[in-house]
Amino acid sequence: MKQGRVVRTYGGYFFVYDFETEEVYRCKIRGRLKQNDIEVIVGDKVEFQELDEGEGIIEDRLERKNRLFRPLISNVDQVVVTTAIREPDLHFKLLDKLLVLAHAADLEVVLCINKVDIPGLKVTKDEVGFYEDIGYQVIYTSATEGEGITELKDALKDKISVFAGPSGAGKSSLLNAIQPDLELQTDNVSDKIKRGKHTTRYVKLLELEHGGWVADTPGFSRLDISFIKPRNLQYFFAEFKEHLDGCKFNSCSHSHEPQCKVKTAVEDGVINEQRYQSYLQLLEELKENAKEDWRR
Ligand SMILES: Nc1nc2c(ncn2[C@@H]2O[C@H](COP(=O)(O)OP(=O)(O)OP(=O)(O)O)[C@@H](O)[C@H]2O)c(=O)[nH]1
Ligand SMILES: [Zn+2]
Repeated sequence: MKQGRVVRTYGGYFFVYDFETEEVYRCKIRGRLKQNDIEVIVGDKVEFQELDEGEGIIEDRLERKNRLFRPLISNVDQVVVTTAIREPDLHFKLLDKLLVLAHAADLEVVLCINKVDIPGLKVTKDEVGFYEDIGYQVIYTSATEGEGITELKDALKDKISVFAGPSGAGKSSLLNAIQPDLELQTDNVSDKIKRGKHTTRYVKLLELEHGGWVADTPGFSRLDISFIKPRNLQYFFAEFKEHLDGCKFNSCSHSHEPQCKVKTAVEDGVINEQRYQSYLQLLEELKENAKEDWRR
């Protein structure tokens, strides 16, 4: 039996990339899978049989590592959280929220700070350097000037990546800088015509010529964190981890409680004040949500 990965779905067909031959087969799916509620989506590894030339049938879905909802895709390795340093101005609260979403989905993160070329503006890497101190890989890029593109390519190599970040940050431009024919490779004309008629747009995995795949649809577009329990938020701020044990109260939320190790670390400058403020703000947001749920 052949093994491959679903790279796009269209009109009831699953397009499966054969790991061995590196060819894409247009596949149907066994009714048995549907009957057993075994969902097959883009990103899934599957077992399939070749029928005719270029056609096949999916017999089984292999084990999944994870599943995102927006876009609907599985087995994603990492999120490239992309934000411009200027135009639009770097919005730290939004950035921290994206990082929380990435961690909640158990994904690795690459932080891409784009538009470092913008003239007349002092680009201070110091402004964002503390993310490197936390342990994030930070790549400084200019999609227009080509800066950092090799480093970004290396970070994408042999992985399945999703880009995420505010509108206008340069996600499409970066993909274009990495590989100019990326969209064209898999877009075909009939797709485009159909797309005009239907509003739903399905995610596709685009193949990188140096190895790896990237989703053509950005992740976390809704920025909805309401599914996170307030008490779990602390675990999605990576640099808090080593300070979570010693608080006076076991249930410490690291906001108003006395003798809190997280707050001490902030006072000592070990945890960045701005990151801590992001935490407090997101915590409030989650608590408000919880209250509203209660009232409903
Ligand atoms: N100066 C400069 N401009 C850039 C750079 N990258 C992108 N831009 C410009 O920023 C604008 C937005 O870029 P896009 O690539 O469309 O941004 P996006 O993140 O895909 O935006 P959405 O599709 O709305 O999510 C475009 O006018 C780009 O030409 C860069 O590195 N430097
Ligand atoms: Zn505490």
